[in-house]
Amino acid sequence: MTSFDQARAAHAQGALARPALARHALAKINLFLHITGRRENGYHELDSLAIFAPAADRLYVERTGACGGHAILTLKGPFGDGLTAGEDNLVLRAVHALRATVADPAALPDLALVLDKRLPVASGIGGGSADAAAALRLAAAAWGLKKDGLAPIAATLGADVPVCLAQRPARMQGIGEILSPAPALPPCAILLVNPGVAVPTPVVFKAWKDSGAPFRPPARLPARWDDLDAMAADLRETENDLQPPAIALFPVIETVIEAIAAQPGCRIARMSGSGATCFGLFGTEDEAKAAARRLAVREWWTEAGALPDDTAF
Ligand SMILES: C[C@](O)(CO)[C@H](O)COP(=O)(O)OP(=O)(O)OC[C@H]1O[C@@H](n2ccc(N)nc2=O)[C@H](O)[C@@H]1O
Ligand SMILES: Nc1ncnc2c1ncn2[C@@H]1O[C@H](COP(=O)(O)OP(=O)(O)OP(=O)(O)O)[C@@H](O)[C@H]1O
Repeated sequence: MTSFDQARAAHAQGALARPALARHALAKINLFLHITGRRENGYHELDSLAIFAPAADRLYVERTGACGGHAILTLKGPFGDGLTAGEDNLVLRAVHALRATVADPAALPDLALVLDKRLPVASGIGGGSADAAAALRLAAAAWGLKKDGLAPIAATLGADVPVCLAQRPARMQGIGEILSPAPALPPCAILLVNPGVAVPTPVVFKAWKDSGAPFRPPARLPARWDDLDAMAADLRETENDLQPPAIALFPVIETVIEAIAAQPGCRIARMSGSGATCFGLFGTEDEAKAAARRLAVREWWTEAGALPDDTAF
């Protein structure tokens, strides 16, 4: 038997995954984040505009195996060392949560998954949440399950997982689970910079609470922005409420924001989520990429590119 025949036989037995069994987990960026209230369970109510940047982890099925509906995970990529591939990894938690909704899980094929971890961990761009959402989409495809059952599972995995499941620009409210369409975005490019400090989300929310800052009203947004200057002007009327407490804990974040803001063509620079990743918005991909090259010399993690337009989702 030739190796081609062996591969074909293995495919026929389901022992090799089709190459299409892969999903991208895009970085989530909070263009603003207002804390509007607090629930009895300690979670904060938010008003935020989330978009997805052209930087992503990649999750794929390396092979399928005997039936049982179990999954194993292997990590690779520049940030794979910062995580463990055990049961606490959000990828496996998501697959288990999906399996638990299936009437006959023993009939599902086992999945050997690989996570190519390219987004920094605990960095305010929802990498773990995006991985969990990608795992739900990927396992549903591998197991032939409908996608419409995934949203309720996503909400049990973390506040950012619902928006990452949709993976398109969205207004986030409630604790993150109430999603509505974002204003239509103008063509523009984004630069992401992370100075290499891991920032735990609960610590920043707690620091915000301890600071005694008041709740803020929701933002007023138009239905669309025709150009980046209009969008940047409106965003300047908003804040990331988690930015001051994050800077108080990790002053390097302010240095990053100042460095991004000083780049030619930058219209607005701000922190995303609970930090430490900061973003800058630019008119062109060339400007954003030139800024990324200049800032990478500090050994900061940088990514830049055009924002995916609506047709990309
Ligand atoms: C800061 C954001 O990234 C903005 O998109 C999210 O609100 C955080 O999303 P996430 O990391 O998926 O959050 P979770 O894993 O659900 O929660 C982590 C911790 O953050 C705090 N948390 C999170 C979300 C929220 N609306 N209020 C909170 O107070 C809680 O202390 C919680 O224990
Ligand atoms: N696949 C995963 N990728 C990243 N983090 C994971 C993963 N699985 C579990 N975690 C844990 O989740 C925590 C949050 O990591 P993540 O990278 O999602 O943070 P974040 O970017 O700050 O998220 P957010 O913006 O949603 O607050 C970390 O403590 C990490 O150990």
